[in-house]
Amino acid sequence: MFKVCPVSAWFMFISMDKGAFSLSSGNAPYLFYLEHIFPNIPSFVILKIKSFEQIHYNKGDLMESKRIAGEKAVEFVKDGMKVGLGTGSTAYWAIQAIGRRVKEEGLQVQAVATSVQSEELAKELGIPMMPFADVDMLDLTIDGADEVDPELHLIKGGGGALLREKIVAAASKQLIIIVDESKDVKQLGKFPLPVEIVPFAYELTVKKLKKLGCEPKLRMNGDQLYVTDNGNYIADCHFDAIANPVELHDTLNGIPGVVDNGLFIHMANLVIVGSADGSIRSISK
Ligand SMILES: O=C[C@H](O)[C@H](O)[C@H](O)COP(=O)(O)O
Repeated sequence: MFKVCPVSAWFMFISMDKGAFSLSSGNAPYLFYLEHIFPNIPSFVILKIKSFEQIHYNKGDLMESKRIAGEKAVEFVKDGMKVGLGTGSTAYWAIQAIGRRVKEEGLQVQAVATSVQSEELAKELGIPMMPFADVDMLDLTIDGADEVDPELHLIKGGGGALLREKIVAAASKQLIIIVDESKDVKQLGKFPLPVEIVPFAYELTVKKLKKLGCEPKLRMNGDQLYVTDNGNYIADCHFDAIANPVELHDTLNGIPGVVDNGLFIHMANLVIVGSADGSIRSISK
């Protein structure tokens, strides 16, 4: 269906059925992934392409929307805070902005990260990191999402980090979600719901997922199964429309073999939506 053809480390074209999508030096978050999780590029890029296909946005506008949302959220970070760092191309901008404030303003924070990639980025930027053993409660976590509904329920896990993200979000007094406007939806489910499953008897677990009325697809990394930072697999479950996210969340987590799923229910306190025209909208409950 598509081919990934790296032309150089700084320039890349992906040919697809519906045309071409380019990754260039203007797309710093994607380059971050290129450099840091090279073996995982195909599955990550596939999900990104799907989201671009869904919404037909200009990629430059989309990246700008992510940047302004990420930078706005960082205004909530204050001296002395313990901060959770999210994962993905939107969280990238928030981490960059925190790093800048640490360097330029001497902002005093201690951070934990929701993925190996985000931790590496934070360390590169000089953000002080703390061990999880020292965490009781974080003041604030800033993270992206794949979909946000009017109740502020979320789908997360497009980048494979849903389990660590949920653990960190659940240990945070405040969860700020940063998205571009394409993620703001009336109903969850167009984005395939990522479900993290243990490798043992995964075929059986996938059959049980299918019985819930979805089309589960095991996430791939090239010709290998994609493996999360926690050593598990991900089944991307195509529901198309999720009528009752609260019930589905509990049903999924009741299946033996399911570690957790990408539905974040009643977790987000504030959603910051960046738009291509440069405007920012905040939604809170
Ligand atoms: O596992 C990844 C996370 O849940 C991301 O926060 C989510 O996929 C959104 O990613 P992005 O900001 O790159 O669209």
